[in-house]
This record gives sequence, structure tokens and C-alpha cells, in this order.
Amino acid sequence: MRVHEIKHPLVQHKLGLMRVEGISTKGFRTLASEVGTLLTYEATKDLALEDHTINGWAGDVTVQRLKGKKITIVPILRAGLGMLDGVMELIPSARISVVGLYRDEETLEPVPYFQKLAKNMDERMALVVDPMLATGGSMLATIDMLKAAGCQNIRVLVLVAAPEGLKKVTDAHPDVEIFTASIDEGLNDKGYIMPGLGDAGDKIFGTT
Ligand SMILES: O=P(O)(O)OC[C@H]1O[C@H](OP(=O)(O)OP(=O)(O)O)[C@H](O)[C@@H]1O
Ligand SMILES: O=c1cc[nH]c(=O)[nH]1
Ligand SMILES: [Mg+2]
Repeated sequence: MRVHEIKHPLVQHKLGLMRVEGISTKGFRTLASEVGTLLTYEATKDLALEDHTINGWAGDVTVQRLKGKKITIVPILRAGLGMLDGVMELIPSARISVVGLYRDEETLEPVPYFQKLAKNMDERMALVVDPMLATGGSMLATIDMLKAAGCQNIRVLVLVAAPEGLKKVTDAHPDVEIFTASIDEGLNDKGYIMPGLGDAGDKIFGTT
């Protein structure tokens, strides 16, 4: 299964609070981060572990640790930054790879403006974070960028996704796993997700 709609009660409750008209910037930020944490928990359930012997309080003990190079979190500017702290709560030593893209509001096409990726992308799992997956153009461009850098293990965390965008991303990249708090009804004529959250970037940055 490539698209996971997380039905956990805490996720659904918090997402419901985010949809309330007139929510404060602080309230929206806090909830975006908290849902980011919960989606991270779900998206990392099957990470590979390896045995590792440490010097414990009563002598040697074999424990487990995450296998492989450190995960890289990939926030898509700007709005992805609103989930970053929440993801880092659970993966505090992750490397951060920043991708800057905005969606041209006339054409709805993604316009790239920044890219600074971690080293050794071919050896890392990437966790891409953005609150909104609408037409899917921004996510598609980001995944293309990560794959061009050699990344082969990509998971996506979004608060809300539109079916149209999910289809576009999964058709182009069937290997990518997507975790979302909600698959909403669809896009309106301006490319906004309905019922959605409105403009997530503006709500996180207080720029309405
Ligand atoms: O699926 P798409 O149709 O590409 O739309 C989704 C993108 O739009 C929003 O960003 P926006 O372009 O508003 O930039 P911002 O985060 O700087 O506000 C959102 O955070 C996604 O990145
Ligand atoms: O509904 C949408 C679509 C794109 N970007 C947003 O912030 N919200
Ligand atoms: Mg925006």
C-alpha cells in the first residue's frame, strides 16, 4: 500500500481543529507540528534495526539501533517548515535537506528557487514534509530532485492530500510511500484542496 491515510484518533482530532475558520497562527503552527510528529511515528514503523552491543549498567547488553545512514528530513519551503520541528521531535539527529519551491498561482506549476541537500543521498531515507499535496506538482518536482541526487528511499508526510495530486505522484513514482492525515474531496477551480486548510503557508507564517 503506497498511500496511508492515518486514522489515529489524535491525528483526526488535531486535523479537525486545524480546519476551524479563524484559527490563530500559534494554534495552526502548534497543530501542524504535532500532526507532523504523529505522522512521523506512523511512517517510521518499519525502519530496519540492527543489533549492537553496549556497556550497560550490569555489563554488556545487546540492544537495537536504527540501521544505516541517518535519515534526512526534506521540508519544502515555506510551509514544510511548519512540520519540521514536529518531525525532529522523534528524529532529532536527522540531516535536513531543504527544497524551495512555490506554486505559481496562475499556472499552478511549481517554481524551484532553492536546493541544499544532505551528502550521500543515495544511502539515506528521505522524509519529505509539506502540509499540502494539491495538484501534486510541488511534490513531484521534489521527488524528481531527490532521485536525481541518488535518493532511492523516499517517504512523504502531508497533512492533507487531494486525490488528483496523489494519483499524479503515485503514477510517476510508485515506489514512494505517502502518509497523510486526510485524503480530501478534491481541488477547486483555483487548485485549492477542498475542504482542505486554506493556504497553509500563509497560516503558518501569518502572512494572510
Ligand atoms: O500540490 P501543489 O499544487 O504543487 O500545491 C501544494 C504546494 O503549495 C503550497 O506551497 P506554496 O506554493 O503556497 O508555497 P509556500 O509554502 O511558500 O506558501 C504547499 O505548501 C505545497 O508546497
Ligand atoms: O489548498 C491548498 C493548495 C495549495 N497550497 C495550500 O496552501 N493550500
Ligand atoms: Mg502558500
